[in-house]
Amino acid sequence: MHTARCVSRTLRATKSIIHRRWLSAASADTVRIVEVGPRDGLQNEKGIIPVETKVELINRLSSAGLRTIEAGSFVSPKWVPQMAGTSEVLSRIKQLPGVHYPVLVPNQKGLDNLFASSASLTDEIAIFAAATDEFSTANLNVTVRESLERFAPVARAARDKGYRVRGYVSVVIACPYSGAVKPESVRNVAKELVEMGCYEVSLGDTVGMGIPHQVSAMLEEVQKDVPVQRLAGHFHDTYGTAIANVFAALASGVRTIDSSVGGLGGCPYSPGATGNVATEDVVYALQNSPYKLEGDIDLQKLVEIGWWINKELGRDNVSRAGRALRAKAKL
Ligand SMILES: CC(C)(COP(=O)([O-])OP(=O)([O-])OC[C@H]1O[C@@H](n2cnc3c(N)ncnc32)[C@H](O)[C@@H]1OP(=O)([O-])[O-])[C@@H](O)C(=O)NCCC(=O)NCCSC(=O)C[C@@](C)(O)CC(=O)[O-]
Repeated sequence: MHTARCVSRTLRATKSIIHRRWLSAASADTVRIVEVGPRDGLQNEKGIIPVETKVELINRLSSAGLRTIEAGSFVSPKWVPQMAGTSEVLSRIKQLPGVHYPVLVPNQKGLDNLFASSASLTDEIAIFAAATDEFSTANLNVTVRESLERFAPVARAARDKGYRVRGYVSVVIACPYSGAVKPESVRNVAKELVEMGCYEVSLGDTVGMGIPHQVSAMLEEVQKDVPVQRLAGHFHDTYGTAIANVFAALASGVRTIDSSVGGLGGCPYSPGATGNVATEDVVYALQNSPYKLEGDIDLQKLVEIGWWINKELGRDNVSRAGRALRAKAKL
């Protein structure tokens, strides 16, 4: 009797350990997607995109199950005209519970504008630095050091009001103005962003020139100062290596990937750069893999959104999965 109780207790304890291990393994392999299409994807478009289109894009993306959707930027409209009207976008989207709608903020003025207009309509801002002075000057009109000095009080003020703050480092592999980028430079900027209170730092291959082994080497260096759980991968697809780079980042332990529906995008300050890795391609590649996608993402809906928004913008849909799945559906 006593032995049976002991065996049963041991079995229960073993099951519980296995369950806990399984849970922690499951969450360790859960991949979060940050949809950047409505911001990174649209900021480079030449024509003016109506607010209604931006609102519909964001609403469709949230209804497809995405939980973090960048909604726009509070930057100078003279620098990036497409992001004017972000305040109106925030006030008109259907805010779903549990979905974050971060916005980019480059300076105190941007934060003041956010607070003055739609402060309660988002709980997250993103500040964005670069690994080279050349890119930083083109993008923000200040050096890297000056940009970090400018971001520190912005991050503090946002956090004091309860906002989550995310950081970006651009040109983590190559800079369109100064060429190859040293991983140490990326590491230093990422470290400072974390010290400012960024809960996560997204590392951007802005030019889309990176190849997997460079991504792995860069991540190895950055991890000397920043735990991998606080890093995200942001890959443009200029040379067709973005999805390979996503998997290199996953193999290094990164579990947050930025992507853009329909492969929208480019960068106004990175001549020739194409869009981000397409969200459909990332979701397709991760479904039925050992990784688990956060939330309940509907790939078919994403494919339809990719086709819809590219048609609205008069662009070709560059998502490979989007094209293939649509062709298959038409058979
Ligand atoms: C930072 C500035 C403003 C400096 O630009 P500046 O010209 O040095 O600014 P300033 O402080 O001298 O002000 C000039 C004018 O802009 C106004 N101004 C000043 N700030 C703001 C503001 N926040 N919102 C609205 N207006 C603003 C300010 O009031 C003034 O107006 P004026 O007196 O001439 O009428 C400018 O460089 C800028 O807006 N840059 C943003 C560029 C940008 O959005 N780039 C794309 C996002 S980054 C990216 O895409 C990369 C990423 C994140 O995706 C990752 C990756 O792929 O690498």
